[in-house]
Amino acid sequence: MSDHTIVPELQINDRAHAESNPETHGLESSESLPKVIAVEIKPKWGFLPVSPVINPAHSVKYTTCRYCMHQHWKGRKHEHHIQSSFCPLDLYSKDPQRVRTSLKSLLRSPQNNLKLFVDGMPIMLGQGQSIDKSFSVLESFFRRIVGESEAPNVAGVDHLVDLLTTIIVSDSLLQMLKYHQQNLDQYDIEGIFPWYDKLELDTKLHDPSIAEWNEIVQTYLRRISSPDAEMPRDWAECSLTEQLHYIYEFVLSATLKDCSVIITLWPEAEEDSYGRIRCDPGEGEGTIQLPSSTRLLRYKIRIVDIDPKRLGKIPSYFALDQNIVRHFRTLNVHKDCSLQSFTFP
Ligand SMILES: O=P(O)(O)O[C@@H]1[C@@H](OP(=O)(O)O)[C@H](OP(=O)(O)O)[C@H](O)[C@H](OP(=O)(O)O)[C@H]1OP(=O)(O)O
Ligand SMILES: Nc1ncnc2c1ncn2[C@@H]1O[C@H](COP(=O)(O)OP(=O)(O)OP(=O)(O)O)[C@@H](O)[C@H]1O
Repeated sequence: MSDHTIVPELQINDRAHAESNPETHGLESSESLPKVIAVEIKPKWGFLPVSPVINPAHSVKYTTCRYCMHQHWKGRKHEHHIQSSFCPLDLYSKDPQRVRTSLKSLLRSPQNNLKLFVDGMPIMLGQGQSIDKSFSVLESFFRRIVGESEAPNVAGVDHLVDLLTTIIVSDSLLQMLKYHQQNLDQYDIEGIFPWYDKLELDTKLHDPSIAEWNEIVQTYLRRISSPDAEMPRDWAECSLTEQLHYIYEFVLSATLKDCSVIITLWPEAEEDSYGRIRCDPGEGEGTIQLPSSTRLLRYKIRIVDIDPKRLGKIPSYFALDQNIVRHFRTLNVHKDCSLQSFTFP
């Protein structure tokens, strides 16, 4: 798999161009400024469950999302945990204001949900601090794009938030991720665990091969393309074969709830200097304009870390789920994640 935090063609072409134009693109000038910014986001669960199997005592799961409740459980487990105000439902909302709010929350408390790479190198981000307006590496990146004369009049971090918001709202990747996370998890762990618990030990211990996963995915795709796909089969009426299939679907959903998305940004090149990468954008790629500038950037958005989860994790998923929700109930906190989170100035 290629490294999505860099743009190999850009590195090669840019170097070749710099060497042939030392007076304007020499190592002492633009070559030293960052060329490629990549932001990796682990967006986690993008939906609220609708499963009727959920214990009525846990009905808070219908309004407060897993991530927001989990933050409180992490706070209880880890003394130094700094609670994040990031809500994945804002990120997945397609509403620019909510997406922007979620990105600012991520930048404030990146935890393991946001990583920044500059020319393929990870940048250390502080936790729980206000967004650093003089985030110099971002300033340098945007200076490279607009040049000194058109130096950005807002902080680099604001440019980044604006660009990421536009990309996330217009691209379908996060919507697809949320759609499949939710459709693969129709019954919630509260419905899946009792089925899993009754399986023969051999079945519990058997993790499907890639070919078997492929079959499971095909069955799932047939299911969601059928006319009655909207209505999940009544939990109590599922046959053993169906139960096993839904357990596998749940495990696939777990992978999608834990994967990451990398958004890579680099300057749109002049025809003569970067001709090789000046092609029609494919799916998950495009060109985007920097606000208040005529300069264009290229971007790509890719999914990473989609290795299958083990079936044997289901009991720990159930235990964690119960801990999270029980702890959250004791706090008497009310948060409706279908609504906009607190907005930062
Ligand atoms: O259960 P979660 O939501 O806490 O997710 C785990 C992640 O914790 P997070 O809450 O994102 O900090 C956890 O992330 P960290 O290792 O804590 O960075 C792992 O990604 C874990 O997957 P695996 O066991 O490495 O395959 C993840 O486990 P899975 O649930 O995806 O199996
Ligand atoms: N194609 C890629 N391009 C750039 N970085 C990547 C790519 N794939 C993975 N990474 C980086 O490696 C990290 C770990 O991804 P990987 O798929 O190796 O997960 P893993 O080995 O299961 O580790 P983890 O326990 O974090 O899930 C990602 O969070 C990302 O930072």
